Order: sequence, then structure tokens, then C-alpha cells
Amino acid sequence: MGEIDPAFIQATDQRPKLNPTNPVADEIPIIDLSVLSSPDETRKVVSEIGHACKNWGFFQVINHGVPLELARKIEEVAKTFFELPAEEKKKVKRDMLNALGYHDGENTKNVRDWKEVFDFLVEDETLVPASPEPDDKELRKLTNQWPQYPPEFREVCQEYARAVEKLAYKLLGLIALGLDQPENRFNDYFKDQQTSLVRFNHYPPCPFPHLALGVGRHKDAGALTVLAQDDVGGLEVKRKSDGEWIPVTPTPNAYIINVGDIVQVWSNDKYESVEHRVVVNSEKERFSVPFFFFPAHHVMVKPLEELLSDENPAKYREYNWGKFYATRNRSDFKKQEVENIQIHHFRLPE
Ligand SMILES: O=C(O)CCC(=O)C(=O)O
Ligand SMILES: [Fe+2]
Repeated sequence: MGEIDPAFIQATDQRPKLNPTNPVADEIPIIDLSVLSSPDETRKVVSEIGHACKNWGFFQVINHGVPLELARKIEEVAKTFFELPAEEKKKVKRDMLNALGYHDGENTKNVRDWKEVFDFLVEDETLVPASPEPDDKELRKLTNQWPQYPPEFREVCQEYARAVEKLAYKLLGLIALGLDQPENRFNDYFKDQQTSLVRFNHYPPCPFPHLALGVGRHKDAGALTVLAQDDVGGLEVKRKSDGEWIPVTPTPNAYIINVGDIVQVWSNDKYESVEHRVVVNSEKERFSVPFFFFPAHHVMVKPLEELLSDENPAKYREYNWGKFYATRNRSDFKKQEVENIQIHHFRLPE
């Protein structure tokens, strides 16, 4: 079996319980979006989503409108790409200057993840801050790197991104309605300059599943994540009621949705961005495809003024999305001495 590279070893208190004695897997709400044409049913879905965002930070959707054929194609091109020889994948390797493309050395909270990834932007030219430094006003244009193989890779990726983007807007609208706001309340933050990203995650079988994680515990920084996973399983969500790690059972053709840090701040903590992680196993590889719905770099994130009152004062001061994300990513390549930036760093005293 050999030795594990110590960079992958999780601290004792972060290691997964494999074969948990009491797996409670089916609690994360599954919400059917096929009924959205009737106003009564829409109200019901809005309320179900609101409850899920409040109690879990996670839910699954079925009958979501993303064509199954497209979901099948995206899984196929992702698999074909990861099967390429390392030197082929490295032709589109991400580096300090270009954050897009292939990467196999990501850290989450300074421990190496047991995975390889491929990232692409939903908008092929995306403006972001040139550096995380608060006073540096320079912007940089990011562009995608596309592999030559498989030849249909780029087209399938772009088609998939457009289809999931539609679903992401739909969900954002339902979340806005649940906060008693107009359905399009958040749309302007994304229009034209969204910084959204699609990621292919490949978790190879791991001989040390008790020591390493596919992705260490983290919260997603954006507004929403729309995640496709295969039938292997491995995603675990930290249950709000007791802090237990709960596996999310794969549901065929469903997307897993979680609210990110931005929705937590917009909702002034009504909804919570919940920690999650990925457990690996020694037998099967696993694929997942998150769509990270991110606003434009210039968006200042703060609690919605419409929700605030004397009884519900703002819990956060505003922060700039582009700088927040640039700061968060600084630790992907190098171990950092300080904790990753988190929204609690912007929390106002009670
Ligand atoms: O692979 C998964 O199921 C989740 C991955 C994840 O949480 C992430 O990439 O942010
Ligand atoms: Fe995540």
C-alpha cells in the first residue's frame, strides 16, 4: 500500500468516521421543481426552499430543467479528460497567473485534497481584481484554457454552463421570494459580469480514506452552488442541529444545492452557509461537477436593507466580492500562516 504523503493527512479531529454506526442519510430535503407553473405550487416550493435554507443550508432539486442528455455528456467529457496522460492534462495546468484549467495540488485549510480538478469560467472573459491587496485597484481579465482532447470538450462545457446558469437564476429567484423580495432582486449583481465557475472534481480511489479527505471541510464563498454528483457518494454536510457529519445520498438526476456565504450575508443570517466535506474510498473513483454561482467582482456584499430593522440590525459590514474571493484563493497553492478569509471577519459587534 505504501506510505501516504503527509501533506494529505488530516488532523485527528478532522478525520472521517468511515462506516458510521448510525447513518442518517435521507434527511436533506428533495424538492420537485416541475410544479412551478402554478402560483399555489410555486408558493409551496418557495416555502420548502426557505425551510431547507434555514434548517440545512442544503437541499436537492429534481425535475430541474437541465436536459439529462447534457448532464450525461458533461460527465463523459470530464471522465475522458481526466483519463488523459498527465503530460496532456498539464498542457492546461493552472498556475499563479491563470487560475483556470487543470490542477492537482489544491489545499483546503492548508491540508492537501485527494483530488484533481478542472475549472472553467461561465463567461470566457471575466474581470477580477489583479491581487487580493485592498488598495490595489487594478483588474485582470481571466480567460479559459481548453484542452485539445476530447475534441467536443469546450462545446459541451459551454452548453452545460448555460443550462445550469438558467437553473441557478431560477433558484436565486425562489430564494429571493422566500425572503419576501421580488424574484429578480439579486439578478443585477450577476448580469454581464458574473464571475461564476464550473469545476470538474475527480477523486481517485484512495488507499488511506481514514486519513485523507477529497475536499476538507469548508463553506462555499459564493451565492449558490449547483452540484451534480455521480452515484458513488462521499459528500457530507455538517448538520446544524448537532454538528454531526451527514452523508448526502446520491439521488439519480438530482442537483444538490447549497447556499453560500453571500446568501448568508444577504439574508442577515436567516440562511446559513453550511460546512461540508468529501470523504474518499479505497475502491471507487468519484466525479462531481459544481457550478459556483458568483456575482460580478465589483459587488459589495451586505445584508439586504429591506430586511433590516431595530429588531434585526445588520450583522455584517459590507465587503467586496472580488477581493474576498482573491484572498480566499491565495491559500490554494501555498500553505498560509493565517486562517482563510471568512465572512465572520466582517461580522459587526452585537
Ligand atoms: O464533490 C462534492 O460533492 C463537493 C465538492 C465541493 O464541496 C466543492 O468543490 O466546493
Ligand atoms: Fe463546496
